[in-house]
Amino acid sequence: MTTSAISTYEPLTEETAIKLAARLFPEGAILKCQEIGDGNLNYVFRVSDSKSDKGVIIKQALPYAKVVGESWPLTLKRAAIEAAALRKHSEFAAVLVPEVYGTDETLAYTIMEDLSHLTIAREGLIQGKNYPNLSAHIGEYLAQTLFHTSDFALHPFEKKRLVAEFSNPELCKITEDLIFTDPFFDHDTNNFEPELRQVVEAIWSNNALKLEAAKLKRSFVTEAEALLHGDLHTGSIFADDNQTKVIDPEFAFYGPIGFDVGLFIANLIAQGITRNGEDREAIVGHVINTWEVFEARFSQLWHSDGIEDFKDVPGYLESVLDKIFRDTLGFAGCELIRRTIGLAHVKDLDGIEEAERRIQFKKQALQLGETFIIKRSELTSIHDVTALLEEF
Ligand SMILES: Nc1ncnc2c1ncn2[C@@H]1O[C@H](COP(=O)(O)OP(=O)(O)O)[C@@H](O)[C@H]1O
Ligand SMILES: CSC[C@H]1O[C@H](OP(=O)(O)O)[C@H](O)[C@@H]1O
Repeated sequence: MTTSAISTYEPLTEETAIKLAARLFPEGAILKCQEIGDGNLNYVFRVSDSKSDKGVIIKQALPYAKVVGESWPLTLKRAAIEAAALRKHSEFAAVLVPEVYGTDETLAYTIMEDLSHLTIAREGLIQGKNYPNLSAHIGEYLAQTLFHTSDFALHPFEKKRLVAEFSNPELCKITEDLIFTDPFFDHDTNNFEPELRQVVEAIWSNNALKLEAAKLKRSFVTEAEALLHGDLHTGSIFADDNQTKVIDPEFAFYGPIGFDVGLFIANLIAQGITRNGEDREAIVGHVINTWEVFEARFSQLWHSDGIEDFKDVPGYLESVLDKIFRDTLGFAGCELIRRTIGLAHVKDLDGIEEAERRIQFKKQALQLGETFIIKRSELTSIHDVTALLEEF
């Protein structure tokens, strides 16, 4: 549903955001508004009733990337892609995504459920929270959204219609550059401490690693397997001990299934590296459980909802899962490397104040990333993967 009659784009202000949201509140409510966006790209306004504190969120795209400014123009179409992806994914995992109340393509905004009672998972994890249901919920989200939007579940006409609807070239180009290309070359978008220069230069001159990164980039660019979230890191997830909600699918497009799984696992690992003992075990458990829940639910959906003629051919499901597993490791490796030396870092590592520990953790992230990429065909189970983390 389009919610506004304004015919040209303009950035919202706290006042105009209140006007847009007013119809969602009881008449006479006294509304207040705050811009709360802390991401790299967009405005996020929270409009709330001063008395009850009940709110709604209005997320608006800017015609450029907020983190860089007007010198980096960026399509407004990403707002419509994000709203459409939230709606499509909610068909299969409604309790795991925010409800969308309205969108406007011209003003490039989405009005959605306010999740302020939850915490961004990355922030909570950094504070030491473990979110016991996080991996079960994300494993379920991954299996439901990825299976149901794939050729295994959709008529080929509908699948190809969705591939066209979710064509997202500008946002994909950001990923192609920032995850798959720039960190493997001496590119000016990279950003790392001088203490890492030696290991970074070793990455730039490691042709075996670069060959594998090139293959992974090619998979990302060419394999339209399912409708991905496209940027599933722990900063795109709200959680508490019981609930989990996935936000921010503006990078959604048809790509390889392992990309979403790999990004989530890499961001768990970036947190796990910073922990010891039982605290680390909680993260190791989440990595294992994410894969196991994903694999079990995907397999169950294959049998119950699959439409593929070859689905009962012995070994086919296993070969599909094996390919997703190897892709997951490769994409997780690229994400670990880019979150350490590329343009967009993670607070889990950057926030470590003691320089020596921070550099040590970053070296571990780079080492794990390289190993995941290079050894992705040798690692046979998710336990082999977490054993590498436990070696540190
Ligand atoms: N539905 C929501 N409810 C409450 N807060 C939200 C919601 N969506 C986004 N936010 C807040 O805005 C921040 C940025 O949102 P996000 O969608 O990640 O923006 P960006 O695309 O710019 O990264 C989140 O970290 C969160 O604090
Ligand atoms: C200049 S975009 C960098 C980076 O930002 C996006 O993340 P988010 O929107 O969650 O802040 C995405 O990961 C991009 O790679």
